Amino acid sequence: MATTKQFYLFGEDPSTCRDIELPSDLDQADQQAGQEDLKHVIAQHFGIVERSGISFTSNNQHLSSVSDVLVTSEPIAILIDGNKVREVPGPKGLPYFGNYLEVYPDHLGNHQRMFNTYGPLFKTTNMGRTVYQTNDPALASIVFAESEFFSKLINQDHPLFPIKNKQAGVFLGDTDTEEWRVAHKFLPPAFGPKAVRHYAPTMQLTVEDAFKVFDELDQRNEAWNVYPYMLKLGAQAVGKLVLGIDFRHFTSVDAPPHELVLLIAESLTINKKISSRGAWYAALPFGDPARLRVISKRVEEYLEESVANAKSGGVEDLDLQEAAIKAENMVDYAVRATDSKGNKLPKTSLKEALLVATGAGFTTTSSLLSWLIYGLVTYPKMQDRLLQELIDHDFDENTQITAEFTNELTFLDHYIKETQRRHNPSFQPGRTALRDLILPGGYKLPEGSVVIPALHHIHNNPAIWDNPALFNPDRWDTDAVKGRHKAAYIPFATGPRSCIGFNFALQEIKVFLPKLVYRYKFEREDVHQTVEYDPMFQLIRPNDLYVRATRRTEWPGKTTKQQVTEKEGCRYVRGEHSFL
Ligand code: HEM
Repeated sequence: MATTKQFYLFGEDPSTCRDIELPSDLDQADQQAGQEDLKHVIAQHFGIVERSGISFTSNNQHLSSVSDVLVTSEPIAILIDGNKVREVPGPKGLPYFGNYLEVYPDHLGNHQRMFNTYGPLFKTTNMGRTVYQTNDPALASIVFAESEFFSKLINQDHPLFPIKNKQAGVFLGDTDTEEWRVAHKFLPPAFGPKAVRHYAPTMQLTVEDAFKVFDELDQRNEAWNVYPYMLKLGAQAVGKLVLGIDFRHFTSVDAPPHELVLLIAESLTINKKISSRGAWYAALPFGDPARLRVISKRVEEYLEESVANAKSGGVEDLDLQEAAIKAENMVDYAVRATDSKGNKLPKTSLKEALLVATGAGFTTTSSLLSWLIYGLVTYPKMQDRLLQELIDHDFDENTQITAEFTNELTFLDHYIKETQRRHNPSFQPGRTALRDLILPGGYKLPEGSVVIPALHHIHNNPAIWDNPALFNPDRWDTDAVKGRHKAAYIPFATGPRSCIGFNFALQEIKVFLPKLVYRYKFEREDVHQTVEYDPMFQLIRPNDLYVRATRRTEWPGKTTKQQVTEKEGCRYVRGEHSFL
């Protein structure tokens, strides 16, 4: 016969206890299985995400077995990880503004101070918009998992709310939609490692085409602002390979970014502003919200044009995998790719999804390229080590870069990883609680709460990373880093809604950076000037980083056997080698 017991969350008043019917065969099963079943029932009732953290107490007595629970007639308190449940902490804030003035403008620095004060999960409200931030990889994994507890559901509190677009399916749409399922079936094959490999020659031509502009700036002895040029470079590649459009960004030193690029960048700036100010601002019939609507319309027109004019590698329909490796670009892919039932990506989704992939593609890669150049001119020896690795792999200006070649470049890989750890462009992917729930640590979250795994703060969490402020690519060779939590480094997020373009991004960078480093020596124009990130942009990008890129006329020789031996010796002495 089923028994009913009263349970409540430890930390709440016992009067909140609920009658819960327990399965009749609980104590007949073996202890372990009975415990599991009991915790399962309780977790379901109270929305407890990790049932392994549940334990029970009544009248100050720990109830260690199912039989203890069954014989208790008093209300039973549920502990989470041995503790009380609790509200998520956070700064109190001012009326109306909430925590806005404590968060902005330096949201990275201020959020770090809040992690120091409140621990791994805290809550802020900015002008009526409440979000929760975490720097804990274990919580981030839960939040990103797309489960009964969390999903990408872009509600009013979500950072992407002002540019939410259901039709896009990916990035700007909720997970639980037909649009996401369709886009997510068709797009990923075009971004898989094999598919992306066949774009390497176009990526190489793109950066080589930009040389004439950087050469001219060198001849003029001029320093240049890195982000605007990297925006043009990143967008040039994505324009060609995603939309099949040549943005003509390197026809001259002053060639302006294509209007589509400017519109997308502007929409991200406006979005950050609107989302940091809350729902009242988004509802204004004039100003930024009105401008956002004008931008969307104009962008739509461009997209229609690009689909109509897409360069095609052929006319026949192809299955998804074949289309991915034969297509000239992603518009061509999306028009021809056909699933096993003969379905294609619907026209409405096609335009929006490709537009979003374009925006997601160039805004991120241009910021990352800028930070990679920042690293060259800021962190000692990086440029020399990258160049030396190229020389040691027989790289020269005629090398055709392939994925096989870049796979051999270990230092390049570690340099990129360390740059994404310290300066990742994306920082605030949000997921929404689908029900009232309790997280590990006993944190209570109401349904609809938007939790942001704060990528920058996870990547710089001193509990995970040894000396996180130190830029050290060699840490990627250590056992400590190899054995870290799987969500301790997630520059592209993780889970079903993570980045589908990461192969594309990494390959592009592994083509661009060697080409640039081999041809130019980069130097900071003013070593004393502080470079700041732009706090009012949807991504982390550097403002006012000016560099001189001087064409190289000499290169170092290959590392000799003796130098290799000496280097290995030093690594033994420093204790970096895995034998020690
Ligand atoms: C450094 C480069 C990049 C970084 C750091 C990055 C990062 C991310 C992150 C963190 C997400 C999750 C967003 C969220 O949860 O709200 C994401 C999603 C996405 N990214 Fe990237 N990304 C990069 C490059 C690219 C490129 C090159 C493309 C395409 C050309 C791309 C296309 C996408 C798309 C379509 C999604 C949405 C996937 C979905 O909604 O299911 N990304 N990216």
